[in-house]
Amino acid sequence: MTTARENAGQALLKNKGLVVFDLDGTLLDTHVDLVESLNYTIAALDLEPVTYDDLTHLVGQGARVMIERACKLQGKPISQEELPALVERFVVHYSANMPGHTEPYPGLVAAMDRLKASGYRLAVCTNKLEGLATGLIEKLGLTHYFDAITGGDTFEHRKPDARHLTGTIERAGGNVSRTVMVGDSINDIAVAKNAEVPSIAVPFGYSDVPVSSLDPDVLITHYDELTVELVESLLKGSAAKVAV
Ligand SMILES: O=C(O)COP(=O)(O)O
Ligand SMILES: [Mg+2]
Repeated sequence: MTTARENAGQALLKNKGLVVFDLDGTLLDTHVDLVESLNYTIAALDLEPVTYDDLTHLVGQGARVMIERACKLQGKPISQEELPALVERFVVHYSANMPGHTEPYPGLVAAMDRLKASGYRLAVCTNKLEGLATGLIEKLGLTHYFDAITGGDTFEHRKPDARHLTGTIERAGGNVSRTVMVGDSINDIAVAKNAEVPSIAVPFGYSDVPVSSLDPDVLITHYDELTVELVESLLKGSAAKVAV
């Protein structure tokens, strides 16, 4: 028989806090598949392929904006009426190829294992379409790690609007005052600031500016640095501010 006190202790251990991850460029290295599907999409308009370097300027606001920006970049801005068919072309191609070359960044799975083992919940807050995010995470066998996965089309508002992050926290059964956000680009650091949540930046994703210039609370260069101690120190407000 467990006592009420032990039960309360168990419950606390299972919900010590929440770590929310961005997806593209943070959890998963998706660049090969994003570039392939984007180039397949714009080839329908006879546009030249974009490069990986271009991608850092194109991603961040979901497929619709990515396609719009790519067309503009390749010299053929498109109208709002033309967009839905192109988004559909992208989604069909990307879905059919999942998981493609996409894989978790080095050390991520071990970091998620240690956070979960010490009672943290995990969630995903991405501007990718929710269906693509859940499908991709499922194909990689990672769904069981997350208490919530929300996309750019889940709510009426998306990153950097605080409501995307606070909605994700609510779905994951977390608490804004016990949440840390991990991301690779301006939307992630901005959404964390807007929701008043500490942020951790990673430099290996798709930012068109150095992530340190976005003023995250902490910058890590490898998931080996994402320790329980780091998350706890951020939640206590005692992590050393990153030197910019
Ligand atoms: O797909 C995008 O444009 C952005 O996705 P992210 O929010 O996971 O970085
Ligand atoms: Mg990202």
